Amino acid sequence: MKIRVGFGYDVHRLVEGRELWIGGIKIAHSLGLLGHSDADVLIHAICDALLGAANMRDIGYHFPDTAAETDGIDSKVLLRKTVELIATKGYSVGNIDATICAERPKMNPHIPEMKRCMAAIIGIDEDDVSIKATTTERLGFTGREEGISAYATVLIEKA
Ligand SMILES: Nc1ccn([C@@H]2O[C@H](COP(=O)(O)O)[C@@H](O)[C@H]2O)c(=O)n1
Ligand SMILES: C[C@@]1(CO)OP(=O)(O)OP(=O)(O)OC[C@H]1O
Repeated sequence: MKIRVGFGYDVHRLVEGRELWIGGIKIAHSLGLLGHSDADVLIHAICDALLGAANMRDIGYHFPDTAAETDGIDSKVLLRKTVELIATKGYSVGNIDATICAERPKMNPHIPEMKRCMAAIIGIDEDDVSIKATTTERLGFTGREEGISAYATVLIEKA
């Protein structure tokens, strides 16, 4: 069995007039994340971690933010395609551990649904998807609620 680790990081700006999508689910909030896609910052960090683990560049390389096909795209589609991409090199996902950095809103009530959603798309057990959240104690751009960031680490494996 060959195993590899990967790390991903993403940031999106918080603005008025956009929906807030994180971990594949829509969260009620006064602000939403700005992006070419639905700007699901957690999914983007997970995609980058998966691609990094397989040494297959990054999300923007495969899904450019200039492409008409990805304009407004549901990031769950990008995650599914990313899992297919790493499968072309024989890899499947072992486990994921991720952290969302957001001053508001509270992520904890939504984490069980995010975990279900991520596990279903990737095709792994919910127990193999860990999602956590932290504020940055009002410090920095996340603390000022200018944006939300996410970090993800993954393990991928092949026989
Ligand atoms: N957007 C967030 C941020 C944090 N949480 C939860 O609150 C706990 C305390 O946060 P601190 O930043 O003060 O450490 C944190 O451990 C999370 O459980 C959250 O749900 N949503
Ligand atoms: C997801 C993509 C593609 O729609 O666009 P964004 O939603 O802007 O996200 P980002 O994390 O900046 O980069 C990856 C992209 O190319």
